[in-house]
Amino acid sequence: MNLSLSNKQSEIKADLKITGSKSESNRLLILQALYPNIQIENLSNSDDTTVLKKALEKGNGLIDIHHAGTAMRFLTAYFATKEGCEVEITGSKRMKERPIRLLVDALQRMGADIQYKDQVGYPPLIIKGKKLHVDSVRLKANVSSQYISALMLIGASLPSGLEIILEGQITSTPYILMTLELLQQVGIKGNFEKDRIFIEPTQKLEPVTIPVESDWSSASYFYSIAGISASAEIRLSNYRKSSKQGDSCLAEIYKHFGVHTIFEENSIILKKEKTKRSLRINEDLRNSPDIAQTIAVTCLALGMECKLEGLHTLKIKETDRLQALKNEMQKFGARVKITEDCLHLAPCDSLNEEVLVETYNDHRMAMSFAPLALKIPLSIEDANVVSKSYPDFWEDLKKLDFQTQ
Ligand SMILES: O=C(O)C1=C[C@@H](OP(=O)(O)O)[C@@H](O)[C@H](O)C1
Ligand SMILES: C=C(OP(=O)(O)O)C(=O)O
Repeated sequence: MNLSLSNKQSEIKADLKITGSKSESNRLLILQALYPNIQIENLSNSDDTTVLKKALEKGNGLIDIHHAGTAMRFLTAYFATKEGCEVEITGSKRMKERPIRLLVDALQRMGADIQYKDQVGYPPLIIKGKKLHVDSVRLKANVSSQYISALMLIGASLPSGLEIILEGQITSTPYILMTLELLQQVGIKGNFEKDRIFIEPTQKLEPVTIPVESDWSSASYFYSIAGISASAEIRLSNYRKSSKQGDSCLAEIYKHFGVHTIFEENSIILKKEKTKRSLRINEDLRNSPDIAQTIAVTCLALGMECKLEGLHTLKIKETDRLQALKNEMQKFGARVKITEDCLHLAPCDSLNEEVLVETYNDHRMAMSFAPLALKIPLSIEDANVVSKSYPDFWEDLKKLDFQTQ
């Protein structure tokens, strides 16, 4: 489904409830499968959470997790330790191109029985669950933090817990800290200092209910809308000032675009008033890769120069996001340069009309370009991709007077 989008409003006012964080939800679902005493509130309604939940319920045979990276990585570790189960975990065409070798190598060194069905290093995987006894493992930390979180999530269920030694520069660190905080919140002890993580063995937990905070990556699109509009007041719930999600750095970053965040009870209010904003932005997003597309498109809309660094993981996400961003921003007339880990957008003072934005099966391509409709009507190809993380996205945009057809 292609969607035409426009919005001529100069003032945006709205009050929305955003679905639960998919990162928090997916971690809690794995923990709940290991420790049934955990109750979860405000679970994400994203496709990625739904497939993970269904996979855990199925527990055997062929499991298709479509595009869900965290589900692929977390379930690999989970099933490897699940004695007696036999699964084949597969996914979309793109999932079969997203590397998993570092995690599989680590699990195999811990004694896991995992085989590649087709290409070595990539899904599908055939896993025969068994008891793992090794209590210390090393792995490279600069490719994806999801491998590390996957090991942390199963760590406490192993007889002696798990020590994880990280090699090289650590990427997406806030996601590792999120895993640790959730473990601690459910009652598992662990620590993370420099390059060493340790998770204590825990056989049983006291009953506990964990409320999932709403998704900050999903909130990013409303930060972009506020930043692009002349005036905005957008209330989003349920959010907290002390968030576990690294993407809450949006509140700081969007000050450059004149957007101020007010934390009020369980909500954030994004306020844009006619203020001076920066002419250029320079950010290292090593710790928050999922908001790179949002920030780049906000800059495109505002004619701002933008240099984003620390983007080396973008090439192995739902698509090669660096190339996809370059291709689609160029259609609007932008001058964009990319390297292995960096994107540079030159200031652009007029935008081409009638652009069809391709989405490359990537939810964040669709959602990050949508706010540009405040400047110029555009179309989004295959708009349903948003359901990977935010199924209600287009319905919520209508509440902000976006015309969608
Ligand atoms: O652990 C998680 O929930 C995630 C970690 C990040 O991946 P990488 O660690 O691969 O950068 C992030 O991009 C992804 O959307 C979710
Ligand atoms: C990269 C993402 O997800 P995953 O790696 O879990 O597929 C994302 O949601 O932007």
